[in-house]
Amino acid sequence: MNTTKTSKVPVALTIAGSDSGGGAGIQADLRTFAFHCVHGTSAITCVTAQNTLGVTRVDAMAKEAIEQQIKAVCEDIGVQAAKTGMLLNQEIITTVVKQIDTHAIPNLVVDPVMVSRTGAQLIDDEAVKTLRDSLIPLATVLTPNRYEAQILSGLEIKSLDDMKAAAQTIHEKLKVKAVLVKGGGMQGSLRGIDIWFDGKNLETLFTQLVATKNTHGTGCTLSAAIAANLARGDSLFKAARQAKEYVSYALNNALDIGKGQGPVGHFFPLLKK
Ligand SMILES: Nc1ncnc2c1ncn2[C@@H]1O[C@H](COP(=O)(O)OP(=O)(O)OP(=O)(O)O)[C@@H](O)[C@H]1O
Ligand SMILES: Cc1ncc(COP(=O)(O)O)c(N)n1
Repeated sequence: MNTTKTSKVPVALTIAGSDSGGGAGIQADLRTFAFHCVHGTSAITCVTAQNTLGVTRVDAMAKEAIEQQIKAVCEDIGVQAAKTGMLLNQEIITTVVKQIDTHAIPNLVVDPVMVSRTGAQLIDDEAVKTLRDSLIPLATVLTPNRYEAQILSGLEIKSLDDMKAAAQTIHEKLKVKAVLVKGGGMQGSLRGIDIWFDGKNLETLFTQLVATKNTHGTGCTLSAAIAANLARGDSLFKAARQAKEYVSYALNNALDIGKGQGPVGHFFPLLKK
């Protein structure tokens, strides 16, 4: 019998929503995994009708469907890292927490999709509480944007020092291993700066500000890249630092499609202009 030897490729799982426009959600996550040579698997939590102008409809998946997707991947394939994205409500969050625990999913990156970069709350207060109290404590790395960091820390964030204080407060209060407070929602040049804290190292991750309107999927891409790097065996800070560089390249190669905010460009290494 001709048995071809399968390569031991790292595997990552995204537990997130589907973005019909392809710019964010599992679509962005799976592309990001692929360009990190990580086999991507997915558990869809909700389906959004979405494009570069916004979201026109969201349908939550049944909790049994989410459970079975995660079970199917973990029982047969196994994963070395995972990320969570849009978890619409308390029932979905509770379901995901149970599955993460049941399957002892390692290297969990939680992208708390609670508030958009412009400050619009995306999930209800009950879901925010469940996310904070049940899911976030399981995170290896938490990647809140400015507004999410304000809610989770209870601090106002206007400056770099505020970002540092919020990162340390979140780490202390929510017991996550590491937190990366993202600066995309800040003003001016702060938009390209993120603050990392892991209980020991307080680091400023800086990349040049990219002058583009096409930033859809930036947060998803960052958290997916961190998960991919962790699946490949990188240390926590190295995984975050490299993911930041990847997002910066992706922003510099963003796609000018649609009438609104286009997606970041994941495939730049292969397509020469
Ligand atoms: N114009 C920009 N130039 C450089 N880096 C940017 C820019 N905008 C965002 N970033 C970076 O992209 C990452 C995502 O940050 P952001 O605060 O936008 O998260 P988010 O709100 O979750 O994402 P999204 O904006 O996709 O909803 C961070 O590393 C941030 O520093
Ligand atoms: C299905 C889905 N998940 C997540 C986001 C947030 O995307 P971003 O990376 O732009 O914060 C989105 N717009 N749609």
